[in-house]
Amino acid sequence: MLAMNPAEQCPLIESHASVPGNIIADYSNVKTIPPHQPSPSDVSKKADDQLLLGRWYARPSPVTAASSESTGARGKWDCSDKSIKMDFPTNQSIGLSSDVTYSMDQNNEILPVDDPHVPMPFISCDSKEDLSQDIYTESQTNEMPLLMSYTIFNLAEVSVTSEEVNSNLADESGECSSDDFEEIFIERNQKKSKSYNSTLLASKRVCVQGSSEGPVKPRYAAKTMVPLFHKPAKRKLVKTGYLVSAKRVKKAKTLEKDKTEYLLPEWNLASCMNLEPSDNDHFLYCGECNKEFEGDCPVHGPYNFIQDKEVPEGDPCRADHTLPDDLEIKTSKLFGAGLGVFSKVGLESRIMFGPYRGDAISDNHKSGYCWQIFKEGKASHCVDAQNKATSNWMRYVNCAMTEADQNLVAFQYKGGIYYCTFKPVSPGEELLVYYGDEYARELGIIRDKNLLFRPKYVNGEGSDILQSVMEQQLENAILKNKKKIENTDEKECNGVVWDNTCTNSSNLKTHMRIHAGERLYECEVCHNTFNQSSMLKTHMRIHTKEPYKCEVCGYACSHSGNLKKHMKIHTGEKPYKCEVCGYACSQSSNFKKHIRIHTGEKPYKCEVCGYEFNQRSDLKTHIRIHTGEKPYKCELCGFECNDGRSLKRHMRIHAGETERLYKCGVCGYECNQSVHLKTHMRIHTGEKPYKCEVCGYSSKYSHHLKIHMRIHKGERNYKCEVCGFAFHQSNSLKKHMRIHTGEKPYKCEVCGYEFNQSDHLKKHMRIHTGEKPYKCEVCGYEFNRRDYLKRHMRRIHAD
Ligand SMILES: C[S@@+](CC[C@H](N)C(=O)[O-])C[C@H]1O[C@@H](n2cnc3c(N)ncnc32)[C@H](O)[C@@H]1O
Repeated sequence: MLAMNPAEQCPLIESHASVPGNIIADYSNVKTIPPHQPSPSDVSKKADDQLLLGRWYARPSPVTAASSESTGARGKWDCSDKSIKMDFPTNQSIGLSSDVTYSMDQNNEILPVDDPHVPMPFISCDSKEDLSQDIYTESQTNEMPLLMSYTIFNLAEVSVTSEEVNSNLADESGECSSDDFEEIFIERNQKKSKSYNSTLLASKRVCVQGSSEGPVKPRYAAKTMVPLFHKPAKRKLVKTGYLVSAKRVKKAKTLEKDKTEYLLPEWNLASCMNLEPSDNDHFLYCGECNKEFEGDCPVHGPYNFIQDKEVPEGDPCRADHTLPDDLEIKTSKLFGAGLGVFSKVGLESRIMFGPYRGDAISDNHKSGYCWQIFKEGKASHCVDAQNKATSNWMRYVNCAMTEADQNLVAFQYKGGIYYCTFKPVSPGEELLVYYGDEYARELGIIRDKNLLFRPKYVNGEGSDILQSVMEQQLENAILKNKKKIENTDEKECNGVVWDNTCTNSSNLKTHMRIHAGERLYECEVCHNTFNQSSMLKTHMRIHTKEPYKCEVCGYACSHSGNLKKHMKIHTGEKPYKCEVCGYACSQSSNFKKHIRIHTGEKPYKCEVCGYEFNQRSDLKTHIRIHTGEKPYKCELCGFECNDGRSLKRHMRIHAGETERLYKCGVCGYECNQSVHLKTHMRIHTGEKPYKCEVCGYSSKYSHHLKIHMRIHKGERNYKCEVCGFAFHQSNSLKKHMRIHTGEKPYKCEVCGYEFNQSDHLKKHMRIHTGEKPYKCEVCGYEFNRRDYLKRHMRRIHAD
């Protein structure tokens, strides 16, 4: 699966071949992972490691190779009917004699592997057929704009890119309708092709609309006690004690040459990552409350959504290149897990990533990268991120050893899988999500009694460490066998793997349970088992939900870090200070958002009209302009709007005149917000603070300038479906449509003349009022229309 087939290699990699294998190279802000090009000794070491892995961690689980490459990845196996043997010495780097191998029986006893009476775990080398033919690739994944509705479902044609979190997002209208736009409106046909872009894209989108109703169950990974994908095969117990499948031998041989960037163990080919099926995934799951909400969590507020990096279409290394800046992909700390994702910086709780991208497939092909998607409580399809060209960086996130160890919680939202931090993540920490019991069992994380133990972490990547890890485990296991742990006064277990120093025999006893794979502490709620009571205790927080309570206001949460953060509200502590404007706040996430005001950074872009925002919530509200969604309704007068703030402001109207606190001293205009009065005053002062640096156009309003800038960018995202004419703004399109519909809603009350635009009526009224606001500064002649003045200037005064 992770074999690096030359065709798949990223072009960037070759030009930076000097960058060492696993190190993230910075290619102008794009993190990429150069291919691992193992040296012969490297390969040998890895193979040695792999052999040991096979010996000590192979499990009686359905181990099938995902693809021929993957078999090749482990490709130094020479499987034969007689034995599994390596192409290179196994005893050099590892320090174990290759002919003295050990296994553990179901009671964790160490016995020589070649003892025919020992029930051995097996390594199956069976290659699955070419998976790629089963996988339906949607090449447009990257193009798919937001707001897609999954209608569907010919799974074969659907790429799961439901960015519906985004698409349900929120604000800032960017609309205007003033005279300022006369000129804008006139401009046409320029860069027309560009302006059609988004429209064309939109029509290409696959609609994936979640439509189910009702709350969903908590999104913990599902507990399935029985591995579903055990695949019995014709197996033989070979000389060394391994069970192998004869029919795999051929494929393994043919693929020997394939190089792989990482040697993932055979358990790579596991079940789907699997959540608790949900009836309705329109609710947003809050990992801190362990509850779901329609919209943002009322206690913890919105998620901080980190978008994938944009990647040009057709990038074969799309998955790597979508990695956000603060994360990196490198060798996992988890034993044998290959690559993983690490945070370079401290991450707060409530950071949301997603959706998990990949190809929609109708069935789990056991690629090791599949998430099961549910629809109305039933398994619907899988998102398979095996293909790096169609997936995103989330494919690299490994499985936490226990549910309690995860720092990301996975949940399904509107047809997509999202990962969210639900507790702070330290710089350098690996991001881990729990894949579900079924998968965890296949990975050997949840151990059945007859499985061998496996270490939790390896403090490094080299095989030297691996060697000592292995030796250490071997020693420990022998120790367990030979000595009675109750009586032992052994104090230390080297710490390479377990980092555990035992100071008394009871600690050692507890510690030894880890090696023995005993999991004595069972959670009564979810039946997850742990080998230490402290781990169970930590785990229980997931179920007890909110053990940390604020004594001042009663706020409760499940992580001490969040309570600490919360307490700053009461203490007034605002450690984050902006050096530019003096703004101070108590949370770094808010500070980060604030700083964007000064840096001009606008990471949230509307894929429909290109409008950019510095806050996710603003994009969320904005998107509703395109969808027409107005979820906020005034119960008194029926007024509807697309964001909560507007409704709140609107409600002040009903609260009575007293609410209209701000009054214009010039014209008596009243409003309920000082900022509106300030803006209004520009009508009287003529102040136009927003200036276009390209053409000098200036405006009283910032959003007018924003819309104006579309002229320079050539953005005409609003297209008339009747005549193809495209506009910079939706209002212009709305007005234009009246040409086709014949609608003329503006009527002159003096002469009955009707107009399709209010501006036209306004101009017309000057005929009746005699108003002539446009005066020639040369001869004093007055006009009731600006274009008449312009014409006059051209004809009479032009020199
Ligand atoms: C979604 S991929 C994760 C990325 C993968 N590590 C890689 O290098 O591409 C899932 C695969 O990673 C490996 N993996 C993930 N979590 C693991 C763990 N806790 N222990 C061992 N292997 C793990 C398994 O091979 C699994 O099939």
